[in-house]
Amino acid sequence: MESDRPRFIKKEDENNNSSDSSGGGTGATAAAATVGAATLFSMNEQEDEDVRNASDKSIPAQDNQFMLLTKKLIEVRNILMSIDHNEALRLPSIVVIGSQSSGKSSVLEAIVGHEFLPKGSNMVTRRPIELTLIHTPKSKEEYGEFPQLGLGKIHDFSHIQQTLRDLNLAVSESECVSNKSIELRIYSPNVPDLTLIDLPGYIQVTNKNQPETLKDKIVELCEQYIREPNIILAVCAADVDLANSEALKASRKVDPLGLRTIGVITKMDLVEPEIGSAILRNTDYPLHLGYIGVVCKPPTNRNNQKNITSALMRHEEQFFRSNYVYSQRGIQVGTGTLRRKLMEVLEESMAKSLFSIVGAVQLELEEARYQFKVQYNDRRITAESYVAETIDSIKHNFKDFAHSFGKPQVRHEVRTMLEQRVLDLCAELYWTDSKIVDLTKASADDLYWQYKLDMSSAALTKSGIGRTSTQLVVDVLMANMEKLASMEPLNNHPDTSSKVLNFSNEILRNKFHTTADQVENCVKPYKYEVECSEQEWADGVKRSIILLEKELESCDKALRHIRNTIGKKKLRAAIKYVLDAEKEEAKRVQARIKDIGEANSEASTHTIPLAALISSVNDVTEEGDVEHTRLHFNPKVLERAREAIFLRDRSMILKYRLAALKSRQCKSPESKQYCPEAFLNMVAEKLTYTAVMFIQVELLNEFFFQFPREVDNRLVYDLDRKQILTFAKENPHIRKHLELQERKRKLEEVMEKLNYLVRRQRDIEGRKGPANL
Ligand SMILES: Nc1nc2c(ncn2[C@@H]2O[C@H](COP(=O)(O)OP(=O)(O)OP(=O)(O)O)[C@@H](O)[C@H]2O)c(=O)[nH]1
Repeated sequence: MESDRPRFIKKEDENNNSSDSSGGGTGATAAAATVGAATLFSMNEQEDEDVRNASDKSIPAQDNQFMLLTKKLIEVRNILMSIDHNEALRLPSIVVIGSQSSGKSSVLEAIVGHEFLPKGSNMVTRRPIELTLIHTPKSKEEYGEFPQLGLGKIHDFSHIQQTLRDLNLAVSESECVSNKSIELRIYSPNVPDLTLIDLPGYIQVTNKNQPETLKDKIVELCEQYIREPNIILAVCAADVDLANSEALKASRKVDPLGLRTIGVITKMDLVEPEIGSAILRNTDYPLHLGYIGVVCKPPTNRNNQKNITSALMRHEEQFFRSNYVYSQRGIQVGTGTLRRKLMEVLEESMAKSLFSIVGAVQLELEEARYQFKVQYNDRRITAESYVAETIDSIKHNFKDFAHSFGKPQVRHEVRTMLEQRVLDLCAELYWTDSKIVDLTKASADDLYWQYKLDMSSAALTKSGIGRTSTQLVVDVLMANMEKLASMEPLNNHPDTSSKVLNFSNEILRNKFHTTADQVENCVKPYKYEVECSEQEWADGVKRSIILLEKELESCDKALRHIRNTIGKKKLRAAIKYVLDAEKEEAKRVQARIKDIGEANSEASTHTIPLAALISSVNDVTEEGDVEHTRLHFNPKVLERAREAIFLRDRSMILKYRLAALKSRQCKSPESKQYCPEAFLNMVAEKLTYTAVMFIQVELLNEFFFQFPREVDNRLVYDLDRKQILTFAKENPHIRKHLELQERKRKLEEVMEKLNYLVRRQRDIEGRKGPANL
């Protein structure tokens, strides 16, 4: 194997060893990794596959020795990123900074082996991209994931590129940069475990569409990220004077000795070897971690789906091999060297951060445990159990309602509606009839009253009882469902609440027509004849007396209210005024009709149309009214006075009718035409009985049966885990509970991983100790 490796790689190994000593690398273990990693990056298409297979074995074998810390801490970092955390919980990342077009994207893509970053002149990197590379030695799959978006695995890197472009361009051109980062994870057997942050490139001048402040905004954003413990990857193009490098200027401010800055010189192919090698000698602007020269121009004849590393590295290798100066001691070149360097530096940095992160996580965990105890008494819940409880509670509330809304309640609703109809019919056909006082004295075969009774009975039976009574019950049911939907637990779930209302409505709508038709068919005989037993009649009389007494009571109450608001004296005067005005009015109308009649007969050739006649009469009336009103009373008082007159009259007639209903005349059904109120009441009772019977069977029972089944079918049946969680989190109390519980669980998981790493690190140091002695 050793002899098969190209000369260039051998030289790199040497270079690497030398840089290890100067850069403070991890010695023998780093050298072991160097062999694995360097081999990995020196390949043609066939070798690519071979080496990948080899790496499958070699990299896990190194896990116990090298890079395990980075790998495990990257896992920790990913968990911490998924919970709200403070600065103290930050683990080191490699932050890539550099001027626009310095070659940042090309370097990152060379490390990943795929083109996946958005390109273009239109400043396409507007948000930090937090890139986590996860080495997966046991798998051949290469894919990306955007954990914030939940899009799942994306195997097509051009799709990743497009998604990144869309996310970046979502930041408007006027805003230009945003500090809201995009998280991207790439899983591949060909990438090392690294965390990298790509930032917008520094700019020299803003164009006309960009805000004046853009330059400062980018500087500020980069400053946020290049703080400790992060490692700075300062990217500079070889063909631009280092003195002008914005990246080096920025890094020097926060890391003057270059202890955590790696200089990456791109585009080495664009400068003469002497110039290039001079930059890499690290003398003019020295960095403790030194400079690495790379050529990352992506090959033109690549296939998008294939890993570009091998082609890129072959090209790069040829270039550096062709110039002997790049083989000199102390000069670091090549993407492979860069990858190794990043792995080593990150591992070291992770090791340095380990103990501080343990302390920070411990504090955070203690706080989460304390809060969980205090707020929830350590009670654990799951989204699933919450959904189950909620559904039970909806069904339970519904059952309570179903128990409280049975036949008696439906009967009450329908009867109240029909009794109101009876009252309206009596008022319309009897109580406003001036002959009503003669009713008790009329002969039994008086056609006038017989006809009235038939008419009112027909009006009651033919008024679409099926539809109205069914609709009435549907309305009452829906009103109750709305109440149910607005109370606990549905008040926390607006979508589910409207779903419940929708399917309740749907069940009732589906049953509406059959119920209404059944009721209508069954009340049909009453449209022609209503038979009545002595008992039914007696009940009808009793109920009508109660009904009229209630009506009388509400009339008296309304009258009392008017009297109290206006004052007894004033009301009496206003009533007198209204009655006098009405009398006057009647007289004036009579006189005017007479005048017009006379004028009409005189001018027989000229006919006045009836409409004109009425309008001229009205004109007189209105003028007169207005005049009087203005003189004496406020129109509102007059209005109340008219109401009081109506109530007084109605009250009188009700008393009169009550006396009739209580008299001997109304004792038997034979004298029904003398007691229309009792007769209509008896008919209403028969209609109620029939309607309720069918409404209960066809509508109510069906609704009570179907509703709980629909709750299962429509609310729970095909909920996936994500929907269950979303549902549970709609309830703010449950969301808080679940979030704290999740936070505690994740911190415990992190703590467990960290404890293992601490033990391991102590072991390593313990083993090193005696040897060092
Ligand atoms: N010749 C040569 N060209 C390179 C090299 N690396 C990058 N380029 C080219 O330089 C240009 C800019 O490279 P990018 O990688 O997009 O630079 P960037 O810093 O990410 O640019 P912005 O995202 O716009 O800030 C592209 O046309 C690359 O093809 C290299 O090593 N040699």
